[in-house]
Amino acid sequence: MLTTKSLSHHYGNEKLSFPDLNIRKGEQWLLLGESGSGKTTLLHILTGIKKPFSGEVFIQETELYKLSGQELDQFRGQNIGVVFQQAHLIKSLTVKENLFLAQTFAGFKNNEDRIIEVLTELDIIQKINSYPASLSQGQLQRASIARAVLNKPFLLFADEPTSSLDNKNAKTVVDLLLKLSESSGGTLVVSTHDDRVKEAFSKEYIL
Ligand SMILES: Nc1ncnc2c1ncn2[C@@H]1O[C@H](COP(=O)(O)OP(=O)(O)OP(=O)(O)O)[C@@H](O)[C@H]1O
Repeated sequence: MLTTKSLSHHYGNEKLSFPDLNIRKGEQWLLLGESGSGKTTLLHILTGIKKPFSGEVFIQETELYKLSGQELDQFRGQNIGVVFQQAHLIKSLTVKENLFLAQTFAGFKNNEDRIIEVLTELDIIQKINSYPASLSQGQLQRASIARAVLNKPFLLFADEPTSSLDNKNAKTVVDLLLKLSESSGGTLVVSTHDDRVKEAFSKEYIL
């Protein structure tokens, strides 16, 4: 359901080539590689954020970079969830307003019940009307996960989701990502060099 063909990207003279990927529905993968090997670049290519220099990305029957800009934005909003290394919430909006925005960007109507459901599941419902600056690091990470899973994407990506977390929060976040992707029958791809994460996954893609 997620396949790539001959992907490459380059920054100036530095060329990155990526082995082909073939990820099936419901699988949970780790994306491993040393610092600078291209994990973030690949994740950005797979999530529609960065057009590769060459090669193709297919998600089910859709060839991602054949979509127009607007189609791609909507496809991403509806089908792909991304948890970034640092939570990219808009500072001037509350948690709830940030989540409304994620629904709007995806072309969905605002659905407060769904927001309450997700924040309750992630145990940050008490922060629904708070601004990002008043959340702890762990709570911010969970708010960022809430935004990523809000629209029930069938593909969930996380880029170094545990790098700024202590052991307890790192385990909570990994367990949550696995549980959320399992419960929706979706597919999970996590980029990391964090040893605490590795044992929870059986499939690895090494750059
Ligand atoms: N915007 C950019 N401009 C120039 N070079 C870049 C840019 N982004 C990444 N690179 C280079 O591309 C290579 C891959 O970077 P990338 O961030 O994808 O690696 P990574 O495996 O995610 O690294 P890390 O684990 O340290 O986050 C690195 O050598 C990096 O310096």
